[in-house]
Amino acid sequence: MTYAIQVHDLTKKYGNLVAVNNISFGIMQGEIFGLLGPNGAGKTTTLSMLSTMQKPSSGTATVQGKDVEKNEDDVRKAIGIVFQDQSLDEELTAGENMNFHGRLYRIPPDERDKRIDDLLRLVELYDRKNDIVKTFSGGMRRRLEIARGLLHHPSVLFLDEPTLGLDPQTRNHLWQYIADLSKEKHITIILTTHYMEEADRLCDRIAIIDHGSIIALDTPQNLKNGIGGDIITIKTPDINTVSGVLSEPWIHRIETHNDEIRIYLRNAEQHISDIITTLNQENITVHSVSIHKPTLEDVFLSYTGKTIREQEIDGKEMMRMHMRMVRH
Ligand SMILES: Nc1ncnc2c1ncn2[C@@H]1O[C@H](COP(=O)(O)OP(=O)(O)OP(=O)(O)O)[C@@H](O)[C@H]1O
Repeated sequence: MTYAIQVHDLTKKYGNLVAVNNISFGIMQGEIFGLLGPNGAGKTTTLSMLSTMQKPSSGTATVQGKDVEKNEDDVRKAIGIVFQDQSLDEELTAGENMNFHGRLYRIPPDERDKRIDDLLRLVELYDRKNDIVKTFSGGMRRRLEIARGLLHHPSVLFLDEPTLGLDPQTRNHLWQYIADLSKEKHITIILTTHYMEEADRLCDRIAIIDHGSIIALDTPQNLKNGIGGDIITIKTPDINTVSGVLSEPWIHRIETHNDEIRIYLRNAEQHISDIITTLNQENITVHSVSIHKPTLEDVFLSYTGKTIREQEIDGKEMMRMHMRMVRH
């Protein structure tokens, strides 16, 4: 297996703000690799450095063996980019948007026309080739951007929040395209997302990123296995007493989060009645109990003590405070 991307101690600072903090990882050829984290975690900044759009403050990165600072042109030829900001020309047709991009990359006209038709078929937009983009839905635009990003036959595709703002059905549809693409074209895909389900469904491996640092990196399954089994969540007013009375060896660990107790254990279904019995014997009031298999949200919570949503709200509050300080 060879690496498509290698990153060593990569850091990006904006003034005093460390947006990306000393991250290192490798992505294998053909992998779908996800950077998962809340808004403001540093995902877009990482992609921007890997795609040569921003210079790292320190550290190194290579794409297909080419250094992102020393061999910018080679890196740019090797990659396709679909970033968050929509960059299609609304007044042009789908075909014209593709054609314009093909000319930028100096793809000869015959070859260009063939590739455009093939890619529009791939993303099921061939019958809309001559329609102007203004008439397209959000999902169609995103598919067109992906097709355009593939026109110069990149070996690595960068997708920044590919399904942001799309409805769940369109999002699901797009996941299928991305998965098929990776299989059919054998390209390496690096995507950012803050949708847990997206990362789980699509990615071979995931780096969970928070406050600019990678806090966990593995396959979705290993990440979920690593947190200690199933999760029993109990709502109780006696939150501080519960961990003292539950000491059975099959309990992996107990955490509290907001007004809930979270018990991590294997085979939760077998043990839930024992737990309830113990709590009843100790006169602990139980308002509700639920069991679930671990998700990536649980992985994030277990590493950071917060859900992704809570982390985002905190980030926004910090930004508001920062703006207030700047204004005064
Ligand atoms: N050009 C810039 N100048 C100053 N600060 C920046 C700049 N770009 C990003 N940041 C800050 O760097 C941090 C990381 O931002 P980044 O956009 O990489 O996060 P993200 O995980 O991609 O989140 P989002 O999905 O919201 O873009 C944030 O605190 C952001 O405000």
